[in-house]
Amino acid sequence: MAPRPVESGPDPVTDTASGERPHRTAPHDGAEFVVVANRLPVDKEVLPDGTVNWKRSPGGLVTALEPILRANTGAWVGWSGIPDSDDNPDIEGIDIHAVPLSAQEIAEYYEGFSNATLWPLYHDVIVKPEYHREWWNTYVEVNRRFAEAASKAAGEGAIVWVQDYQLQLVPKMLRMLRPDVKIGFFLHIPFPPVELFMQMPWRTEIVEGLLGADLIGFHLPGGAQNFLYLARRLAGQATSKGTVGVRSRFGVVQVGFRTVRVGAFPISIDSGALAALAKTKRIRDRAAEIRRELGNPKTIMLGVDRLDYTKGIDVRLKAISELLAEGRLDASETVMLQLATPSRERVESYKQMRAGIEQLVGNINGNYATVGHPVVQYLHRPVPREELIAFFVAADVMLVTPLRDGMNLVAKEYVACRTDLGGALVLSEFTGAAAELRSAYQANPYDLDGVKDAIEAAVKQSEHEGRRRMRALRRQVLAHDVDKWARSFLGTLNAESETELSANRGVELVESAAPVTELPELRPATESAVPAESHDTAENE
Ligand SMILES: Nc1ncnc2c1ncn2[C@@H]1O[C@H](COP(=O)(O)OP(=O)(O)O)[C@@H](O)[C@H]1O
Ligand SMILES: O=P(O)(O)OC[C@H]1O[C@H](O[C@H]2O[C@H](CO)[C@@H](O)[C@H](O)[C@H]2O)[C@H](O)[C@@H](O)[C@@H]1O
Repeated sequence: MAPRPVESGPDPVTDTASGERPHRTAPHDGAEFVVVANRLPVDKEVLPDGTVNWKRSPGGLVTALEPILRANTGAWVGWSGIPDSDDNPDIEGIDIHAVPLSAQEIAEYYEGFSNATLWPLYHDVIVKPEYHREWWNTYVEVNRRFAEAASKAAGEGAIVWVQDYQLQLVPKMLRMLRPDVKIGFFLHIPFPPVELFMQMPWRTEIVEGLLGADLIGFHLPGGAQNFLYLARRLAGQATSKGTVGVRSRFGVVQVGFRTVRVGAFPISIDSGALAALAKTKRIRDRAAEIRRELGNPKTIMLGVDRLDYTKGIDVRLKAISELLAEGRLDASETVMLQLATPSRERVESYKQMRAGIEQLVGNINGNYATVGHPVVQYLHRPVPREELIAFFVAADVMLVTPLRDGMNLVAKEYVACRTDLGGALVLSEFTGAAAELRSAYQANPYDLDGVKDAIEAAVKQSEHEGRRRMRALRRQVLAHDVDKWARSFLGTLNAESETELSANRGVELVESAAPVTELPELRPATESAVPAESHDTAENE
């Protein structure tokens, strides 16, 4: 594909649909707090008989944000998951504003630019990102639509919290439409190393789009550092030079007279509510019943994921297969249960990955199952929330093995549910959660022997060791819940002055050289000052 020429003429990102800059008139009516996310918290489903059903949307973003919005009362701007629908479902405590997308926009903005360009680029190019100018144009157009919907939903001086990689241009667009609102942006996936981000043909527009926010949040300090570097090199802005902490020591980008803060806010779950549910007799009875239904094996291993190539489902299946072959796991005593929510099923790389995983499941069962006793049980569908909690309570070993993951809430959910201090967590080093869940059995997912050792150690741990580890994990997950995440982000967004952010007093800015339009001079990879998102621990506050 030919390189994109340096822009001239109208700015494709900030010019409004009419091509004119908006004029402010009367104060705006609307919500004081607005969440803007690609998805609404519920997905619309039209059944064969024409009746409409709303079901929980997939993924951790909705898991995390739904309780926050219910507790705060506000508006949610998002897409319903199907083409051409502007229905606003009734959800108690949330004022829904659906943004309709056409079938072509879904193909180019959601499946294309969001999930076949940005998603693989930001996840270490596990599959090759595709760069298509038509997808980019549609991404710009749909981001404009979301910005306009957010502008309509927000009351005068509202707080607008824009979510994730699908909407990185919205902060700048919204600022042009509504200079009165306060804008936060949170990225739920990893922010990539500089060397990878530089592949993006529209890298400067994306950095500038994000700089429309007052606060930009990442899960980990490393992502924030990478972004600060790019703001300096690509957008030519002066930035702070100190290291970013966890919920502290925020970075600063000076954009004209505006100060944009940049920070690390590891997301979490409603741990207390989950723990309370997991303790109920209803859930414990169901967990015991699940164990019976699985044939009372000595060890139940569990995987719970969207069916995504980043999640390393193949990694854990290969590890199990080799452990069985080497006699380090006994097929007659072991059941592996893999729950996989269908995801992005029309994207080619997802189709290929699904076929590969189903083949691995078939191979393991072909080699090691006996009649009526499959070793791997695989459910390609979402399961109801309470049933999922019962699975967590029943599982002896939880396998979370992504090749890269922004956070991974499943790991935290498992820990929250183990009020009995039972169970063991095997966790990839390349999840955001690994920075906090230090007492898990951690492994490098690219090192199959390391993964096998971690699984074997988890299966064979003593009760004492298991309780020690689980106690430490639970301390972390219960102390840092989703409410703390939202409060730390929104508190920082609301802090009016540097003095309110005492950790930042005396921040020193590094002036940028002129913005780069060509590839900047990067340090050799071996001594790159800007690594992939670093695994700074959550304890360094
Ligand atoms: N098969 C499933 N059935 C029900 N819920 C699921 C299933 N798979 C994943 N989930 C839920 O979806 C969320 C996934 O969040 P997370 O682990 O952060 O990854 P992602 O957002 O990338 O899918 C969790 O709340 C998890 O419980
Ligand atoms: O909306 P989909 O395309 O069906 O995808 C579901 C969500 O997947 C991603 O979730 C991320 O957010 C989690 C919470 O912060 C985090 O734990 C996880 O590591 C991320 O992968 C995506 O970022 C969301 O936008 C999607 O809605």
